[in-house]
Amino acid sequence: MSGPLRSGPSSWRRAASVVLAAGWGRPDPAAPSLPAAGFRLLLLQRSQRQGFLPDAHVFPGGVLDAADSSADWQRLFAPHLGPPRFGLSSALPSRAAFPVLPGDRPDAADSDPAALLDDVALRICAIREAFEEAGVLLLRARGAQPHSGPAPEPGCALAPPPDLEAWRARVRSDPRHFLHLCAHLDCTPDIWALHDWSAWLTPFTRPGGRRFDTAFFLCCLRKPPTACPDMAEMVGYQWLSPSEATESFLSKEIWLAPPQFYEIRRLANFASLSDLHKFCLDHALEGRERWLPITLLTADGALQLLPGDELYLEDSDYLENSLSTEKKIEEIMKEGKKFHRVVMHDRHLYSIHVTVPTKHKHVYPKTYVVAKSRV
Ligand SMILES: C[C@H](CCC(=O)SCCNC(=O)CCNC(=O)[C@H](O)C(C)(C)COP(=O)(O)O)[C@H]1CC[C@H]2[C@@H]3[C@H](O)C[C@@H]4C[C@H](O)CC[C@]4(C)[C@H]3C[C@H](O)[C@]12C
Ligand SMILES: Nc1ncnc2c1ncn2[C@@H]1O[C@H](COP(=O)(O)O)[C@@H](OP(=O)(O)O)[C@H]1O
Ligand SMILES: [Mg+2]
Repeated sequence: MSGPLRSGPSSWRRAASVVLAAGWGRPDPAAPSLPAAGFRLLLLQRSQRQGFLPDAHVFPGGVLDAADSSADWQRLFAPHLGPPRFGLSSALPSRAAFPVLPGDRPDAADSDPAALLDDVALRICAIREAFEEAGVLLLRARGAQPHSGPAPEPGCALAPPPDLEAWRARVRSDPRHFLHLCAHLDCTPDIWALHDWSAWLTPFTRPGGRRFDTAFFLCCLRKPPTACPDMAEMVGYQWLSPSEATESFLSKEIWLAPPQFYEIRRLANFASLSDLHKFCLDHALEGRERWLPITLLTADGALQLLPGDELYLEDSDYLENSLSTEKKIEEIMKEGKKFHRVVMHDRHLYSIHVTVPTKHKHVYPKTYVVAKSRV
């Protein structure tokens, strides 16, 4: 296996995504007032014209804008909820985690005392992007009874305003208009409905490649809101259960990048929306782990190694480098036991191998190996 070569540091874009899980299917006839048992996930199709991951299906999300941490939001959250956490659960004890990014900076609020904490601003970013890309409004009426901590039940998105397209154009041209839209609707972003879920760093692929430091939140909704892709960045959408999304990927109807595939397989652990929501509430104080996948290029494909895997190296050289070997995937898999990896046989054939115990009370996907006939 060959090791790292030196290359310059990447510049990282901070971003946020929201995995929307909506109740789906017929409610139980014995208890029709209860929400449907199953759930589907909103996947948006990126335009072919996107510079990064063209045509991929992703969760709504995008890059953090200065407007997302503006102190102006404080007036909208007042008088019930105020800084620093606006009723979000208390801050997590900070964990020494690999890797530290060259661009890692203190919370925006440390340098500008009026700016919102990252925990709040990243949620506003994900909610704004869900509006820009899918027309989904994850908002809460300002007059609603304030609750401290995460939403106790899955909620509903707000019905789109009649002039949705005009507002969307304004917000897309200047993210500061999202605050104006919320004020106009007398709502705040529903930051309490977004649960910490995970965080992914773009693995190194080539020097100068685009890199994201993305927080993933999970939001459970009682029913699917009307989605309306912007037809610019996003040209389509689908609501798919984890098993449907996996099948669509394997049958080449959609393409998923490795983090989205991993998250979809992770969500396949949950049998119902209420199990998933309960898990989010119980997991609330554990926070997000940020992972840097390390790519190991093989003679016949590639592996993405994740923390805990026996080949994973907590070495900052792998921020800017991949590993490579002349061996084939099968040989490498036979040599090891302690796995936390996504194996990529080709563009539409990934498998996941997990034999390590989970950390921080999160759940990992079960090992998922595609039948040999599909290889
Ligand atoms: C596609 C792989 C390239 C690198 C990635 O893993 S992309 C990961 C994307 N995710 C992130 O960056 C972090 C999470 N953030 C998000 O997802 C954000 O929401 C967002 C989408 C970034 C926000 O964007 P925006 O809204 O615009 O702000 C490739 C790496 C390895 C490749 C495989 C390997 O080379 C072996 C085979 C070679 C063969 O020639 C082709 C098939 C391969 C399996 C090949 C396939 C892919 O190219 C890779 C998996
Ligand atoms: N009509 C369009 N077609 C394709 N990409 C578009 C687009 N309008 C905007 N984009 C791109 O979508 C990205 C915005 O993503 P987000 O707000 O989700 O982070 C930007 O990419 P760049 O990062 O290359 O600027 C932007 O250029
Ligand atoms: Mg986006």
